[in-house]
Amino acid sequence: MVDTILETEGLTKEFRGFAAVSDVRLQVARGSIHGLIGPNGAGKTTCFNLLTKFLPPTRGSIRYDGRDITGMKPAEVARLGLVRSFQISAVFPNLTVLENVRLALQRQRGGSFDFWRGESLLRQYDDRAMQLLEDVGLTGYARHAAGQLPYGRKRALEIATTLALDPVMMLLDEPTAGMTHEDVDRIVTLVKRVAAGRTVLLVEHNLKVVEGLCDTITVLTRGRVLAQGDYATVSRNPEVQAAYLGTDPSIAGGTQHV
Ligand SMILES: Nc1ncnc2c1ncn2[C@@H]1O[C@H](COP(=O)(O)OP(=O)(O)OP(=O)(O)O)[C@@H](O)[C@H]1O
Repeated sequence: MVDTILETEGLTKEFRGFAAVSDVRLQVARGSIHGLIGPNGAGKTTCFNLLTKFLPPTRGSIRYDGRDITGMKPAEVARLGLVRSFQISAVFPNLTVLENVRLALQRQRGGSFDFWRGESLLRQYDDRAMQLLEDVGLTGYARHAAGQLPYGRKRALEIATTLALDPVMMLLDEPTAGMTHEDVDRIVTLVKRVAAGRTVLLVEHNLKVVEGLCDTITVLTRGRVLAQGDYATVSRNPEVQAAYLGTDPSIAGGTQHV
């Protein structure tokens, strides 16, 4: 039997009567990498914001690890281990890469800016922060100002600050958006690595990215679930092909083959 860590029932979000997400039933297996994909305007971001509690649903429920979290606040679900990736805007550009991760670790322990804390405690944070930087391949950038990092490396830093919160389940919003091919490959490898022992749900626009990464893919179009399954199953589905090819002619040209 599949061990489901996150499950939604009838999840719906309406904006002035327009259903951006409609009656979505999502089941994410513990320990899996699950992709939520779909063409522009499919409802991916809205769904992501519902799952991370940044938006209240109009209807439906969300269960995480056996609890109904529908009415909970983002900080409450984060404490339960369901953590969304911080966007680059949450990175402090003038602090070093190491200081950014250390700050995330300090916050995780409940202290805000514990500058008055002992040296040894700070060193403890540094050791853990360096470990996290190694995990995301940023060791060589530890002393660089975060604002100076190339875009792809900033996304890796974003993942490091998310890992600092010790997530049981990570929610990543388009981790490869706007990246060069090289960066995309690096982030795909990184997500695979940090997914060990965790569950990951990621929103992604590009089917190619989820091909090698996701165990299960849910395809949304117009707010509804169109198909679900592994890449081979989903990519053969004629409705999925039509949805992708139908919305954006440029996709047929090459970058996002089904
Ligand atoms: N706050 C809002 N108010 C009104 N309509 C909204 C709001 N947020 C999203 N929508 C609408 O809901 C639909 C789904 O949007 P959403 O951003 O969730 O799609 P998406 O799949 O993430 O798209 P993209 O790949 O382009 O980011 C769109 O038609 C969008 O215009």
